[in-house]
Order: sequence, then structure tokens, then C-alpha cells
Amino acid sequence: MDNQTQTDFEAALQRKIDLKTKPQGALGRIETLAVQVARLQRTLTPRMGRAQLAIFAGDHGIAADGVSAYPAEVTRQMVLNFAGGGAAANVFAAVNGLDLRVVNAGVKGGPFDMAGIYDAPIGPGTASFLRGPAMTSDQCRDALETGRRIGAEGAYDAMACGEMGIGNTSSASVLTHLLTGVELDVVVGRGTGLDDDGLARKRSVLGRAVARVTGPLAPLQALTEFGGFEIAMMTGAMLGAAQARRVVLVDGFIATAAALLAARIEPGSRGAMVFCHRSAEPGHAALLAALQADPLLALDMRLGEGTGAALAWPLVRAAVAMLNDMASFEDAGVSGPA
Ligand SMILES: O=C(O)c1ccc[n+]([C@@H]2O[C@H](COP(=O)([O-])O)[C@@H](O)[C@H]2O)c1
Ligand SMILES: Cc1cc2nc[nH]c2cc1C
Repeated sequence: MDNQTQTDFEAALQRKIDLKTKPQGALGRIETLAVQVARLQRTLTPRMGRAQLAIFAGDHGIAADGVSAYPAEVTRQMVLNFAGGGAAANVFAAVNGLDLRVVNAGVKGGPFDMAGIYDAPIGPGTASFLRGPAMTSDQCRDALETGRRIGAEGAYDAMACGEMGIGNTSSASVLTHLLTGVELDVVVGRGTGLDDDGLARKRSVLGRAVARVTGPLAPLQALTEFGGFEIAMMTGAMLGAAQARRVVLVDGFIATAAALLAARIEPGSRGAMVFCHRSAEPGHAALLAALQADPLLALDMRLGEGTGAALAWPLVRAAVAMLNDMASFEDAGVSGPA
């Protein structure tokens, strides 16, 4: 769109919303959301039919260094739980009508080779980033490419990204520190529920890991050094979905680390992102600030799996339905402002 067409489009969009039977601005953030989707799809009559929730699962070498309240085998066990339909993500996706796709991005003990799990492993989990890079740059590139393909596949209007990976709040914390410049200790939290001693140990381990590198790292370097296969694949999926002009429903702390990476790699992808909930994990605030994002929901959740994204999906549908289906003052014979 050239500048004049863009200005005309914005004016027509705002006029359409302001002529609906409500006091001006009375639907608050639902109005902003409608504007965002209309801009993304470049139409005054956007469509928000189907959404996919893709859960990317991966194991982390750093988990063996004592940074999580749960053992690493939970990643694999939860992938089987997703395939069996028993996790929170399954329940919320079913209630709100999202299709679920479980992606093995690199789980120890894989491939699963079974119905309901899409095997696309980059490796059997990352290496511990305490001692060297989590992955090679080839692995990072492959994960991004696979993610891009997944993000653009199918006939979806929205892509919700979730993740599962014991140890991945460690990865996300280091990435947050490196990408935002906020002090490491401030962005490291309890993850799955570390006690005070566990949190102190996690801070110490991650401090030593960060000391391995010097100087500012480019986003792709940071991802290669300290990322996870599921984080890299999720980053790719967000880029692929944004490029296909799909809404990207961003979940909690780890998913938002992927979103910041995506926005740093391709700034144009930011416009597709809807930030769904504010996680209880402390580092999330730093990521949201860097993205100038204010999530739709704040439910004190810190689960991951895309659960916050699945819960926010009906709000996006409602915003688009408002734009398409709500009557104008003229249609409904309602008087405008006095
Ligand atoms: O999404 C979040 O905000 C979030 C916050 C804390 C933990 N998690 C989930 O918990 C796991 C990582 O926690 P941890 O303690 O093993 O690093 C991983 O499977 C995430 O999905 C997720
Ligand atoms: C049980 C369990 C479920 C999860 N879902 C996402 N992260 C998780 C971590 C644990 C420990």
C-alpha cells in the first residue's frame, strides 16, 4: 500500500469502528485488536476462522546442571500426555476450538513414531550451554527453517505457539538478559517451582554460563549459544506465520523470548503478534517491555504449552466479529452522540 492508500485505509477502518452501536472507544482493547487484524490482513472485513496451536517440545542439556524442579524425562512424558489428550493445552484447545499439533523439535529418547506427534527433531536435546554452545549454527538454521514451514502450513488464520521443555526457562532467562540488557538475576525465576536454594543455584549456573561469552551477541548467535531446539523452531514458526499474514498468538515467558528473537530477526513480524497473557515468571516483564507489549490476560499462570494463547483466542475472534457483524448506528436506528 502507498502512503495515501494506507492513510485512507486507516481512516476508513477507524470510521467503521466508530459507527458501531457503542460509545466511541467503549470496546477498548477489543477495538485495538480489531484494528491490528484488519491491518495485518489489509481488509476492512478480516477473517478469523481457524487457529492452530503448535506445541514445540525439546530437551535441554542445561537440565542436567540442576536448574529445574522437575527431571528432564518429564519433557518426553508430557509429549505423550499431549498425544493422549490429557494436558491443560489439550483441554483449553478443545474448549476454544483450536487444532492441536505436537511437534518433537528435539526430545531425548525420540523420535516417537506415533500418531499425534509430528517428529522433526534437530537432535536428541541441546548440549549444556554451561560448557559450550547449545547447538551448532546449522542446527539453529534447520530449526528456524522447519519452524517457518510449520508456521505457514495449513489453512489457518492464526497460529498459537506453545512449548514444552524441562530447563527451558534457563534458556529463556539467558536470552532475555542478552537481548534486553536487563540484569540476569532480575530475569531468572523459579520456573516449574524451584525453592530458594534451587533459585540461588540456577542464578549461579546461569551466571557462569553467560560469563562464557563476551560482548553483545546478535540474535542468531544468542539463539545458537543459549537457545533450545523448541525455542528456535517456535521462532521460525512465528516468522513463517507472520509472513503468511496470520495472527501469531504469543503465550508466556519462553514463547515471548522466541517472539523477541523473531521481531529482532524480522521487525515486520511484530505487527502479527498478539500477546496473550502475562506470565508469573519474572523475566516475562523485561521481554514484554522490549516488545512494547501489554498482554490481553493476566491470570497468574506459568505453565507454558500455549495455554495462555489458547485462552486468548476467543478474544481475537470476538474482535473480528465486532468489526464484521456489529450494527452501525444507521443500520440499527440508534441515535449517535448528542
Ligand atoms: O510459559 C511460561 O511462562 C512458563 C513459565 C515457567 C515454566 N514454564 C514451563 O515449565 C518448563 C520449564 O521450566 P523449568 O523450571 O524446567 O525451566 C517448560 O516446559 C515450560 O513450558 C512455562
Ligand atoms: C508436569 C509439567 C507439565 C508442564 N507443561 C509445561 N511445562 C511443564 C512442566 C511440568 C513439570
